[in-house]
Amino acid sequence: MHIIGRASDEPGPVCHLGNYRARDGSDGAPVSLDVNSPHAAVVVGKRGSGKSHTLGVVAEGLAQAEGVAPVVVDPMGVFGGLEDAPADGTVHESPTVRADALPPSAWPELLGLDPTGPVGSLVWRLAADEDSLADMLAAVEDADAASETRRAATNHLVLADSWGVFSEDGLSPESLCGPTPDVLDLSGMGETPANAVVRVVARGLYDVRVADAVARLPWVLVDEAHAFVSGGDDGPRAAGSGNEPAGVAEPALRTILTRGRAPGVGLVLATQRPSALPGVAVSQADLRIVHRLTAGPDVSAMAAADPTYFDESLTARLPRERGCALVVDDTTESVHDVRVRLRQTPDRGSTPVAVAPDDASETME
Ligand SMILES: Nc1ncnc2c1ncn2[C@@H]1O[C@H](COP(=O)(O)OP(=O)(O)OP(=O)(O)O)[C@@H](O)[C@H]1O
Repeated sequence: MHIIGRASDEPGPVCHLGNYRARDGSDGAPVSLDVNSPHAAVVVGKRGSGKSHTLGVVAEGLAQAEGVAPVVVDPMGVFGGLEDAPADGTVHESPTVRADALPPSAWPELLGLDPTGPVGSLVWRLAADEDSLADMLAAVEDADAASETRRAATNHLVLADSWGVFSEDGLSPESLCGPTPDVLDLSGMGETPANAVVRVVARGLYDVRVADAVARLPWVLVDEAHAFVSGGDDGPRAAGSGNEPAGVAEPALRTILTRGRAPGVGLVLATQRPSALPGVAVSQADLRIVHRLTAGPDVSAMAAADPTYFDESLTARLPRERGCALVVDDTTESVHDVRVRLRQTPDRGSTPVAVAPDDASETME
């Protein structure tokens, strides 16, 4: 079996991805992804092209691989099927995190406050001094600030409290480093609190590996990644790309993307809008799994990272069928046409249809 992402015949765990796809559309030899080393991967494609399915396949593969700890960020609540065998995962519905695990500097941004303004700097100071949101709220009263500033800070902290994501017994990174997938179901919360959870979890997993506190290599799989890592001013981006403000989660995901390899943290970002990701996300990814793409800026965002070993253009090789992908692998400097395998666990994100098609991988337009 060919292993994408692995330089030689090294042993080690793999994730069965699917089969090679011949030019005539027939299936070829089985193909897997290396999960022995941490990788940074992006999975992109237009709506309904199979990104979430592929993320689920990777999560199942990681669940069955030795020495890794998969954590799935699930903003749409579609990965609940990973609780079933053989993945045997755990779904955390509306997970919580500790308020003091979010860096004080992130609090003003989380609450939409100017960190240099009076309210933003008061919130920053409270976050630095206190251990919990309840303590921050209690401490506002005695803070050395004008009463309007204290009142505004209280209102913002009450808003944060209403999200219900901060709790003293929030998820610990160590508890997410077991062998089976942990699915963070964020579908019940807004984008801002979801970003807070992802920031804390992603940074926590990175930090426990840097501190050598866990043996397994965590892999963070993020669906709808443009909600968490977007914008950013890191050089030229594809023409027409949006310049969305980055989410609060962005610095933690960027840290894993650019520095996760050394401590051993893998990252898979799935999005239908690669042009909304910062350029660094595509350029730093050593694996790019490209499903059907049609929008000009999204194709350009991927083509901008076309490696020199790719002697055709990405645009010419883009797959047209659902569930098929072009996999660009920087480790072995190779490009592969793959049909992603069927899921082993229930796919709760599958598109409802009135009449089931005979062949799931029909051509998409
Ligand atoms: N490799 C595959 N084999 C069989 N069915 C697949 C495959 N990939 C995707 N599908 C099916 O195609 C449909 C769309 O897939 P999926 O939800 O993964 O797309 P998506 O790109 O994530 O869409 P969205 O952007 O809307 O989230 C689902 O019903 C899924 O089960």
